[in-house]
This record gives sequence, structure tokens and C-alpha cells, in this order.
Amino acid sequence: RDDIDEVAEPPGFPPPPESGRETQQLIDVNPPRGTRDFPPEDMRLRNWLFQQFREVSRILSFEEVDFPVLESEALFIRKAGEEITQQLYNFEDKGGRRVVLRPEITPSLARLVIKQGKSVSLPLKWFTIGQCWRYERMTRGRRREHYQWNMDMIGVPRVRAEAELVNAIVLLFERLGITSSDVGIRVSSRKVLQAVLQMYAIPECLFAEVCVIVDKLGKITKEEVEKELMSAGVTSEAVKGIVEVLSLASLDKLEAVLGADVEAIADLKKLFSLAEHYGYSQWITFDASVVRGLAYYTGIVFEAFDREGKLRAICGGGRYDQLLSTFGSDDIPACGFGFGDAVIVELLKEKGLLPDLGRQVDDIVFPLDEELEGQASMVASALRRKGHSVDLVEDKRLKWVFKHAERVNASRLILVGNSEWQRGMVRVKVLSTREEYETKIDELS
Ligand SMILES: CC(=O)Nc1cnc2ccccc2c1
Repeated sequence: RDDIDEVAEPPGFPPPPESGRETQQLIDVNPPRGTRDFPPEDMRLRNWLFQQFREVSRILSFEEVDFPVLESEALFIRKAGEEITQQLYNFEDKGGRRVVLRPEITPSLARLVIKQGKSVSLPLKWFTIGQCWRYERMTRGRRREHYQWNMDMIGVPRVRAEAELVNAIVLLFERLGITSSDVGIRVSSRKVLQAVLQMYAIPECLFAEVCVIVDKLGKITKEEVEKELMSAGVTSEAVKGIVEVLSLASLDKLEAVLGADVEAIADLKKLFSLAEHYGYSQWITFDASVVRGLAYYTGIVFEAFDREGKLRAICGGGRYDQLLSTFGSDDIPACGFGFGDAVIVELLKEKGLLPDLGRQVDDIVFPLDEELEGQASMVASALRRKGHSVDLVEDKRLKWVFKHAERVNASRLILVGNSEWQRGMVRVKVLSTREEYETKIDELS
């Protein structure tokens, strides 16, 4: 058939049979479905982004922690119908243990808090940047892994914790050049939904499941959300009440419906007044429809969004005061957020804010004759001991070396030549000023 492109034999593979080596079919050089490689240019961008995450964490005086990517499956078995627990990258290991590639970080962090129990003094302010996984049928072609920056405050029952976390998020955006006209942070509290369910005498045990369903508003149709709520056991009048309250556009309107004594109102008012003092009021906005999709949130929840509405949530988080008791421990109040590595990069591209990250090398050392390769190694090694990044180049024409120096943005070109070496010297070209001079080898700094 002429519609099948002739697959050109890739050059060099497989070696022709007469070469005597067995013929090896070229392996699939792509990484597993839904995963990414990070070649140097992509890795520079990732390192730059993670450096911003780390800097903000340091500025907020959070301590770095880390956990295994591999966790017990039991840590993530939840009954609230979350997408994240329906897509666990789970398997049985060779010891017959049910394990997962973690889909999120918070449960691991809660596990460590419990494990460290009495030996740590509260509050804890921990952060980590870690890869998270999901096993999604590739029908949707979405990624199966991403990196998430997490910041969590453990042992702070009051809204100060949420205010500190929002401070971190705003600082990150500001450092990246993103403004409050590009991005907003929607804030609400799950205690709003809790109050509504109480009004309609909906059993507490349905709370997490209702939150997970309500979080789908805006992603699936309102009718579908109502259908799911009904099948979860929420009465149709309660569904109406939920939809009505969640569409309220202001705290005052919410207060009018729920009454001033509802904790949610007091919490949110406190957060908005703290925001004034932090100086980030223009970033946050009350939005009763924010519930987030994780089962364990119990109080204030928030998510950053692009005001053009083109992208999915940039980051999100909230208070989870009862997560530890689901692991059998005494509860410790906590709140945190997750900030993925994908949407933020899309936003930076949209806003033309991606940094231009080229390579940077201090010195290129190049022997002008091949019998000087030993001398060139001596020069390179001496400079490296001084902490210079040195690119030792050989078997190239001088023309190529100059082009290479441009490409890697080298500061200096150190040429090791016969006549100079006889006089204990090397030739130095400063590439920015075109300045050129000879210097004694042991005076090279
Ligand atoms: C935009 C994107 O890559 N999202 C993403 C990718 N991988 C994940 C893996 C686990 C949990 C959430 C995930 C979310």
C-alpha cells in the first residue's frame, strides 16, 4: 500500500549483519506513557522554578522535608470518590505489599508528623518539592506525573496559618513577575457547606463526599452535579440550598443567609483583615463556590486562578484539621497547599515571562597542539580547584572553539600554546571585552 511511509532505517542502527554483532532492534527511546524527560534546557527551567519555590519557602522560614515517592496504598484509601484516589498508581510489590506511587504529598507529611509525635514542638512549618503520580487511562493523554511544591503549617488552629500560606503564594507570583491583574486567589471555607448541610439535616458522614462532588461545579454541568448529589443521598431541597449558597458573591450576602455566628464567616473576615496587613488584599477574593476536590479539607480552602480563565487552577490548598485522626492519631490542626509544575509554566508562557536561561561556563581551556593535552589538563584542573567551571576542549579547530565559547556563554578562553608554555605562560582571551593577555600559569585566577 502506498500510504505506508517507508520507515527509513535509522542511521547506524541496527548494525549491518555482516558486522558480526547481533542485530538489535532499536529500543523505544521515549519515556513511559505520561512521563517526561528533562533534557538540559528543560532542566534549567525546572531548576529555576524550583529555586523560586525554595527561596519563598526560606523567606517564610519553612524547613525542607522529603518522603519516599513509594508509599503504602493504605495512606490513600479514601471513600469520598475523589479523582485522585480513583487513579492511584498502585501495585503489589515482590513482598506482596500493596504500594502506590504517591498521588499527593499531604498524607505522607501527616504520617511523618504522627511518627515524630512528641519529639517535635509545634508549630511545624515544612515544605517539599516532590514528584506525584496518577494512573490515568491514556484516553485523555494527560500526564501521569508532575512535580508539586507543598507548604504545610502544622499545629496552628487559627487563620494566621492560612494567611501565611497565602503570603507565600503571593510572594512566589511576585517573584515570577505575575501580578494581581494576571492572577487571583479565590478563598472560601468548607464550613459554609457544612452549615448548609446542617440546615438540611444532611448527615455529617456525607460531608467529604458532597465537597468532592460540589468541586466539580464548573467542570461538569450543574445538572450532573445535582444528579451526583442526589445519588449520594442529598435531598433535592438541600441540593437547591447548596447551589444557592455557593453562588453567593459576597461575605455579607453569605452572612445574611447563614447568620453571623457561623464560624466560616468569622474565619473569612479574619483572613481578609489579615490580608490588609500583609498587603496582599488585591490578590484574594471571596468565592463561595470554592471547595477544592480533596476529601480531607475541613475549613478555609483557596486556589489561585488566571483571571483570563484559560487555565486550570495554578495551585490550591486549605485547612485539614482532621486528617491525622483518619490515621488513628490524635488530631493536630494543619493547613497547606500544593503548587504543580505544569500550569504555572503555561501561565508564564502566556504572559511572556519565561526566563531566558542559557548555559554559563567560566573558562574554556584549549590546547593549540595535541601534545599539549597534558598541560591543558593541568590548567583546567588548577582552575577547577579554584571553583571555576571549566570546559576542557580538544580535537576541535580553533574556529569551532570560538563558536562554542559563544554558545556556552564562556567568560574566558584559555589557550595553551607551545611558545607560551615554553615561557611558563598561557594566553587568555576575555570574551566580553575582547581583551587578550598572557599570564603565568600559577597566576591564573
Ligand atoms: C497539568 C498536570 O500535569 N497535572 C497533573 C499531572 N500529573 C499528576 C499526577 C498526580 C496527581 C496530579 C497530577 C496532575
